[in-house]
Amino acid sequence: MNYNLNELTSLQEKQSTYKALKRLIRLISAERKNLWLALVTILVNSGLLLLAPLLIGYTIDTYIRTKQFHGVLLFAGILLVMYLMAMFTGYTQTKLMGGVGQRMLYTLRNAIFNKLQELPVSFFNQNKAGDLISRVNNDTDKLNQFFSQSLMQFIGSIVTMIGAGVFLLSINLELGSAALSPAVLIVLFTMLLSPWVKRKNARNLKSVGGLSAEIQESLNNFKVIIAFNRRDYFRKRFDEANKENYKTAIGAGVANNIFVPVYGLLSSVAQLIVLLFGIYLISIGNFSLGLLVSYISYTTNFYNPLRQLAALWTSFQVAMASWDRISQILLLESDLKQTAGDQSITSDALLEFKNVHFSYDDSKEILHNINLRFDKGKTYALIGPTGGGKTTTASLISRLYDATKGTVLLNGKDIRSFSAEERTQKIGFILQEPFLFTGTVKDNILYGNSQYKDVSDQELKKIIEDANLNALLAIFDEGLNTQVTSGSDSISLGQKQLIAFMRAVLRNPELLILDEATANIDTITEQLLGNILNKLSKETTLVIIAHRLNTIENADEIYFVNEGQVQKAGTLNDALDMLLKGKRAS
Ligand SMILES: Nc1ncnc2c1ncn2[C@@H]1O[C@H](COP(=O)(O)OP(=O)(O)OP(=O)(O)O)[C@@H](O)[C@H]1O
Repeated sequence: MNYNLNELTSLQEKQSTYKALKRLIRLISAERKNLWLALVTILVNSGLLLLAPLLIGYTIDTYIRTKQFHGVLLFAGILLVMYLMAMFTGYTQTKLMGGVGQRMLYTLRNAIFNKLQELPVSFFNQNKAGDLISRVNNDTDKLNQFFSQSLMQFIGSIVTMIGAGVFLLSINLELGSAALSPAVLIVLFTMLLSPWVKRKNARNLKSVGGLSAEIQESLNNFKVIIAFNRRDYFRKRFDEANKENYKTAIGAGVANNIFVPVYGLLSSVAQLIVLLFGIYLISIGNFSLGLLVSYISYTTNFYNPLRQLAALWTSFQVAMASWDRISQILLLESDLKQTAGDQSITSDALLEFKNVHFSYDDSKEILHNINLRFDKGKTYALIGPTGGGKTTTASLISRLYDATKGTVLLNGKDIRSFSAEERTQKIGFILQEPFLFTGTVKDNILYGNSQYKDVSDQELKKIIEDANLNALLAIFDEGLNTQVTSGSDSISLGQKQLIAFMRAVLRNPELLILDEATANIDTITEQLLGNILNKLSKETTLVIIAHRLNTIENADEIYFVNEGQVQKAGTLNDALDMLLKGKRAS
């Protein structure tokens, strides 16, 4: 399945804003109460601002022209109260929407992170971590900015604009139509340019993702960069990503800023039309001075929000481009869900491959029509040249991937019919490069082990003793409390493998896969691991992947994995022969 988000971007680019908006509204439905409250405050705010020009016009025509100054003072007071109320409603709206934005940011980040946890390994193979981080951090924040700062302003501006438009048309239809005519041009201009602006912003967000992927890659690999003195190479790559980001940011900036001056120009043209036409109407006795003042104010009330809308429209376009990038993750479905699987096939083995084919990306088949079986309590070895397909076979055993064709059976049933909890309880996997979390050795060996979730240090020591893991724990200076830092070199690779080993053994799985699990461990400790494995429950099946043949001396059966084939190798000597015969992966 194609999980490459950047390829999906181009496929989904044409998805309509309407559909995206519908999904976004569904997301914020939990905030309905606050949104309604904010809407009411913004409507009151707009209403107050709309009423003001009418009162000013009325004051001029009724009190100023007749020199009744007490009336002028009274209306000035009323206007002051109205402006204060407008300030209060404006503030309340900002506060409410700030909260909505932050809560949405929180919910969205959680939703994306949870979705990332559900997605299969192939998703992470096809996407760079830096780009994903940028989607979780940067894109969600763009959406938050729109919600907390722009949405209600957006609605307020539209309401003020519509209100001003209604006043303009209802007071004098001819003058009103003349005042609104430049707005038609603005609407046309916006409709024509919006898709282009959204595209420019999407490109910019993509390049921000690319930049953070680049930074992440070089920070992760700084040791190799220094060891090979390839700083210049990474500097060049970073420079290219940075340049791309700069270019797309300039492009997005140009696109985003094109609306404001055009709107400004057309708004000034509208004022001029009102002034000239209004004076003409006054000169022929069809209009009053007070009304003209109100009119000019309403024209400002119509075009100012329109100008604001131009800026807000940009923020909306950026938010929609971000939302597209976020939705791409949220809409993805794992292709490794629990399903009924193929119920027509059964098996009496602990684990069996029946006519299994597998390829990572449809281009090259890595495993070709594989049939193999692992029985309860036996030890199996997978050997073969580098790149032969051993880890891939193990990945299919633990369902990190599904077979492209054929069936993998666990406990006699299609492996796809097990829940992830059941499956991981039954199958333990020690990876070539074990991953540890920041915390103590105890945190790491109990990771994902619901059986010993609330166990005390004392109880855990006893459990470790019973599992014969004491000697391994003794290798760590501070035992269970030794600090481990994820991704750092505070402990050696061999020590990491020991922790992963203890983690896997304590889960007491029915099938334990060791993928080069002793490659970085000294011979004495390796013997210790061998003894621990021998003392594992007689029910436990072991699958050992190893390059060092001495580690598989005690295997009941040896499989030779190469060039898409898995063959029984017979004895250790036969296996050695197969390796020496130069059966290398092409
Ligand atoms: N995530 C992946 N995407 C695409 N191809 C992959 C992926 N992982 C492995 N391969 C390819 O699959 C083939 C088998 O790789 P695999 O890791 O299974 O070999 P291996 O026998 O375990 O090698 P080693 O002894 O080096 O660990 C190789 O050609 C490799 O390039």
